[in-house]
Amino acid sequence: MLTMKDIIREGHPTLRQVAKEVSLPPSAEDISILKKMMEFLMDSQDPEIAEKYGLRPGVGLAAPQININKRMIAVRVEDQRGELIDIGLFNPKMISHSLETTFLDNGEGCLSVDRDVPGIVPRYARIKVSGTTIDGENVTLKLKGMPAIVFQHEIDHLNGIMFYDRIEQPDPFKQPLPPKEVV
Ligand SMILES: O=CN(O)C[C@@H](CC1CCCC1)C(=O)N1NCCC[C@H]1C(=O)Nc1ccccn1
Ligand code: NI
Repeated sequence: MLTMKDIIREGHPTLRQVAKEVSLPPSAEDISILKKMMEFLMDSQDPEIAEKYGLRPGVGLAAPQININKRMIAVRVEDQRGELIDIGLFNPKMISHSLETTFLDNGEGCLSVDRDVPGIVPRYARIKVSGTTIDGENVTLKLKGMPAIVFQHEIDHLNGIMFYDRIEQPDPFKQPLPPKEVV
C-alpha cells in the first residue's frame, strides 16, 4: 500500500515537471499504479487505517506526487449532493470551463506541502474533464463545487503547478473579480 513516505515533498524536481501522456490502452503497470493511488485515498479517509499508518487524509492524488511523471490522477470526494466521486483517470484534460470562479474559504493544502500557505486559490466554478478510466473507457465529466476544485488541483500537478502559485500576491486574500455580466 502507498503511505506518506511514498509522497514526495516540495523541492523535489518531479513536482515542477510536466508529466507525460500515458500510452493507451494502459499497461498492466500503469493500471496497478492508478489502483494504488485510488486505494491510498480510500485508506487515508478511513480513520483507523489513516491512524494506523499515519496517513494524511486526501481527496485527490496525482502520479507526480509519488514521483511518477505520468498523467494519471485519482479523486475521491463527495459532491454537494453527498454523492461519492471515486475515480482514477489516465490523461485527464480540462476541455472547457466557466468564466465564473470559486475558491475554498479555508484555502488549499497539499500532501506534498508540509506547511500552511494561507490565501485564496481561484478555481473555475464549473469544468468539463475528459480522460480514460482504469477500464479503458473514455469519459467526459461535468464538475462543479468541491469535485471541480479537486480535479483542477490534480491536473495542475500534472503541469508542475502548485496551489500556492495561484495565490494572488501581494494580497493573498484579494477576492477574484466576478465575470462581467453578459448583458
Ligand atoms: O494533490 C493532492 N493533494 O495534495 C491532496 C489534497 C488535495 C485537495 C487540496 C485542495 C483541493 C484538493 C488534499 O486532499 N488535502 N490537502 C492537504 C490537507 C488535507 C487534504 C484535504 O484538503 N482534504 C479535504 C479537503 C476538503 C474536504 C475534505 N478533505
Ligand atoms: Ni496536491
